Amino acid sequence: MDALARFPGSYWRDLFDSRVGRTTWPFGSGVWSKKEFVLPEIDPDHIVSLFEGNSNLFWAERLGRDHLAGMNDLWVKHCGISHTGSFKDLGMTVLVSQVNRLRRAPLSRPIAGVGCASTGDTSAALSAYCAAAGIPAIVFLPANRISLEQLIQPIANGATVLSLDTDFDGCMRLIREVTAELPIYLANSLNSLRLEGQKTAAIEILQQFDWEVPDWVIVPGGNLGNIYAFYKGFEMCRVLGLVDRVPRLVCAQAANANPLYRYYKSGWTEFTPQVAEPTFASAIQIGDPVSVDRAVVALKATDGIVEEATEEELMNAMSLADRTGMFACPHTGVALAALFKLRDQRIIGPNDRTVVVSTAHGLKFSQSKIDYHDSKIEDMACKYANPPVSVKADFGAVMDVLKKRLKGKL
Ligand SMILES: Cc1ncc(COP(=O)(O)O)c(C=O)c1O
Ligand SMILES: N[C@@H](CCOP(=O)(O)O)C(=O)O
Repeated sequence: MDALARFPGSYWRDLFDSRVGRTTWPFGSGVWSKKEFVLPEIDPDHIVSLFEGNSNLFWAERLGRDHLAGMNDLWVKHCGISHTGSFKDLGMTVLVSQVNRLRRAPLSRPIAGVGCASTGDTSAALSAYCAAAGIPAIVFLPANRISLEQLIQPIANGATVLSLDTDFDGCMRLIREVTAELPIYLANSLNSLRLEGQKTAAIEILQQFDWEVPDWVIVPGGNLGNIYAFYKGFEMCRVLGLVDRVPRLVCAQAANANPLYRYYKSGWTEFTPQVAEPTFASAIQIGDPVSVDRAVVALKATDGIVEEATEEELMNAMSLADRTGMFACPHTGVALAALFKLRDQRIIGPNDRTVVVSTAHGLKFSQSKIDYHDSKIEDMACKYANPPVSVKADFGAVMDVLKKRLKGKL
């Protein structure tokens, strides 16, 4: 930070702005365009990048105006529209680049491979970046708890995939034991290299707003590295003079996997790990998050809030967002449901500039949407279900359906 502070904030803003949209290696990546803030000393030849980052900041105009009592400054940061379909690419490019550097001459460290425990997205990102670099990847997955789309990603990328009869927290315990014994480098967000990459999403948001600071940023939380990464990105920009304040952060959890929410509600007096229950937001079914202490730092420093969402709330929020042109994942649904609650309580005002972080691509979680639109979910009204209509291939039958649907509009 001392070395970076030798230059004024305006220098960094201009430098980062000058790199947007370029293909000059490695600055075309949203992460490596901030190389000096991320991993300054790495040689560009050692970087393993798939030109991650630079994700769309989407003005959710209709969702805000029509469904959130006239909110006029609501944005969704689409971190899931990325190479492997989640924000994990942002951190994985940094971690795998550093491993690549360590394995190559002159350092030539005997790292046999890189391993992680995963609820599906970390494993997909790790496998893709390792495959691009020719480094073995080993992933520990909780059997039958991740989506098919997520499962096929490391399989296709040639990783060693262990499907374990336990939950994510069990996989996490095992990978920590294994990496303590074998020369396998741990790729979960315990490793701060991951967070260095993930924090660039926060810097990118500031940049996309021409270095104006939003009032609120809402992030779905599981293992809790990402909420801290956002704080770190914003805080670094404040300390180095790129901006003059940081936004208030909201961490949103599924009610079925809410250890941070409970901790927050206890006034930060008692943290109790839990056995997380199944949730449609399966990538955040985590009961013993490794970065809980970091999350508390982030939330306390930003006057932050923790909210939770039931299964019905998160699925309805996701489906309503889809009705306004998105194709959100259930984790984004958790963040959106938190926004609905904070807006109802008037904690977030109609003119507050608010960013909801969308963490994965909806196509990774299509089964949850199929179940919802089939109204197949027990104890859920699925109020925005929109099932296809089966019609005989006959002009009259088709006309009857359309007239009924468009009644009063024809
Ligand atoms: C899609 C998705 N959203 C949100 C999260 C939560 O991020 P974190 O574990 O950093 O809290 C994860 C992973 O846990 C994820 O895969
Ligand atoms: N959602 C994550 C859980 C592990 O989180 P990490 O950030 O610590 O790797 C996943 O996709 O595996």
